[in-house]
Formats: sequence, structure tokens, C-alpha cells
Amino acid sequence: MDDEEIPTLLEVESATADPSKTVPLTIITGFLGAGKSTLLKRILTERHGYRIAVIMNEFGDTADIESKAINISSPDDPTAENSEEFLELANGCLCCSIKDSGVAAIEKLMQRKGGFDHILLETTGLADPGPIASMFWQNEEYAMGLGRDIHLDGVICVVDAVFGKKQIEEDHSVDGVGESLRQLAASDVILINKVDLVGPSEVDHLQALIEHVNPAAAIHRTIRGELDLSKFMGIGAYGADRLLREQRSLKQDRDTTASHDERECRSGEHAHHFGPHHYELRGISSLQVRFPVITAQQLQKLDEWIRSVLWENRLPEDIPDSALTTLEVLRCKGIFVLESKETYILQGVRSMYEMSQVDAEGTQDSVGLPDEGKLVLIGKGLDQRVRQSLELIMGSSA
Ligand SMILES: Nc1nc2c(ncn2[C@@H]2O[C@H](COP(=O)(O)OP(=O)(O)OP(=O)(O)O)[C@@H](O)[C@H]2O)c(=O)[nH]1
Repeated sequence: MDDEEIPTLLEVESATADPSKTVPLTIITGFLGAGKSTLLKRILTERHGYRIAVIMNEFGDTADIESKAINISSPDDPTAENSEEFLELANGCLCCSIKDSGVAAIEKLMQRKGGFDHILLETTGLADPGPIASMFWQNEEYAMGLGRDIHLDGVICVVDAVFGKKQIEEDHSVDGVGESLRQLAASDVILINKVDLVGPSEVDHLQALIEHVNPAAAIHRTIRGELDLSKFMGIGAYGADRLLREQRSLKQDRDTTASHDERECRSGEHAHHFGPHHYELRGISSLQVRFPVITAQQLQKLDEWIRSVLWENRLPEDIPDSALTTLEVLRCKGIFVLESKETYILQGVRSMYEMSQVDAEGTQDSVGLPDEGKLVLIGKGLDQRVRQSLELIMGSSA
């Protein structure tokens, strides 16, 4: 294809309820110097066929530095220095380097609706993408305005293969949880970048660490952000299909590689409902729990449990306002299968969550419905007590 040709628009797969009506938005976060600008430069300059609007650093103060760094401004363009203007790029993408507040930037962008199919929002200026993710996801106030035009597709985090481990170990802690760990916790896709600079065993080690912190994210290894865009765009991280697909592959993995410990655990009187996955690192912990088929009453109890944990930061059996725990859930995902064969999915970002029934006919044919459920929690204080509290619900019959 020569430079004069107009790029062909590729289909972007999306698993959300009605993607044709709203524009998917991906939040990009990442460790210092990990390769976010390199990834964005590639997206803005390569011929990939997608029409993407990139909003850079609208929440930070370094828009000018960033735009120079990725060298997209044209000397012939008198608006290039104006931080509130958009640049149309040769590959069909739009770049918006803006100092304005995020919402204002996106409002302006949406006035150009039809000119792009996907929004990438870079949030370098912020340590923790969680609050922005919850703003774009299921926020009623927001949904009255821009939310009608946009849906949150996913959060991605770029991690430095060379310094990632050190950054996790040394970064600043906010409320006992390091910034980089908060980024990992909030992410749906994680790129371990610069793998050309370290040996495979070092990358394996870093990947294992990341998998423990966030057992729900997809992890890819990259060099200079080289990765098929469909791996992190149009992923529908908050939709049902992705969760169902993950659940199916989890089951296949377990069917073929169930460990001795897990088999023992499954045959135990109470423990058979739960996988032994709990992990804690520098204040952040994750908990992964398998659920067998449950009753409608158990689902209701679980819903109450989630409300108590997400809204009041305590287990239902804890005394209100007791300072015993520092429980906080930053991200949760779940899938629950009822005796009636109804299937529910849970999606949660901080204190907001949604439990919705899966419409079997609405899922993609290849996905299918699972025969058992799971719950993944990422946050603070997710220890043995939390697991035992879930066991109480699962053990209850009414
Ligand atoms: N060898 C190697 N270098 C890379 C790779 N990706 C990025 N770099 C280099 O790493 C340096 C930092 O990359 P950037 O893309 O600027 O990182 P960033 O995350 O945007 O940095 P900040 O915004 O400052 O946090 C640059 O010199 C890049 O050329 C990679 O995969 N391999």
C-alpha cells in the first residue's frame, strides 16, 4: 500500500451490549518510562486501518512534552501548538493533545463523532486509573451526558520488563498500596514491554508476579509496543462474552492440569467450592474463588455480601465501623451459575458494581455458557477471613 492510499477500515470486535451505538474507550496507563509514548506513536503513525482518537495526558501537565516526544505536530500546522486542537494524521487517526479536563476534551472530541471508531485515553498524569475507569463505567450522572455516546472498553497497563519488578517494590504507596500495583489492579490487559532487553526467565518471573497481583488480566509480552491492536482494543472487558470465554478456558486448563492439591481441596467438606488462590504483595491482595452451581437465595446473599464489602468495606459479619479490617476492593469480576441454569455476571470497579443476567442468545455462539462460576477480587485485605466469609454463604442453604 503506498502512502497516498486511504487505509481500509478493519472490523473492531466488541462484546458490549450495543457497540454500534457508542464509541469504545480504552484507558492507557503504565509505569514510568515503560513505553506508553512508543505504543501511542506506533498507533498514530502506522497503517493499521483503525480510525482511533488518542487523547494524551489530558489529566496531567505534560501534554507539550508528550506531543514533542512522539513528534506528531506538523510545522505547517498553525494549530499544532494549540493544546485544544485535534490533529488528523495520515493513517486516519486523530490526536488530541490537551491540557483541558478529561471530560471537556472528550466532549469536544465527540462533536466529531463519525470521524473515529475508538478512543484511547492516556492517563500518565495519574497514578491510579481506577477513578477514571469508574467515571466512564456505569456512572449515572455521566451516562446522562457523554456516557450515552461512549462505553468503557478496557484498561491497559504498560509495564517495563527491565525495571517493572523494581518499580513495584519501590514505588510510592497511597493508603498502603503502591501506585504501580494500583495500575496493575485496575487493568484488563497488561503489556510487559521491552522484552528484548531481558532474558526469558526474568520475564517469566515478572509475569508470574503480575499474574498473582491481577489474576483476571490478559498479559502480553511486547517489544516497542508491537502487538495486534485487537488484543487490547475492542476487547469488551466489561461485557459478558469475555468473562464467559475466560471461564471456559479456565475450566479447560483445570480439566487437563488439576493439581493434587486442588483435587484434595475439591473433595474436602467445605473447601471444595474454592480454589486455593490468594496472594498478597505490598498491600495489594487478590483472591480467586471457584463457585459451584448455587441457588437463587445464595446469589442474593452473595449480592448482599458484595454490597457490604464494596460499599462499607467490611464483611457482613463484622461489627459496623469496627476498625478491625482494611478491606477495599479495587476491581472484581465474577460469573455465577444457578441451579435453574440462569447465569449471572458480576463486574465491579471500586465501589460500583453490576450483577446482570447473561442472555444466552445474546452471547457469541462460540462462547457458550459455563457449568460453574468463579469470583475474582483484587484490592486490600483480601485474606483468609474474606475467603471464609464467602464459604459461609456457599455453605448456607437458605
Ligand atoms: N529496547 C527497547 N526500548 C524501548 C522499548 N519500548 C520503548 N523503548 C524505549 O524506552 C524509552 C521510554 O519509552 P517511552 O515510550 O517514552 O516511555 P513512556 O512510558 O511513555 O515514558 P513516560 O511517559 O516518561 O513514563 C524510550 O527511549 C523508548 O525508545 C522496547 O520494547 N525495547
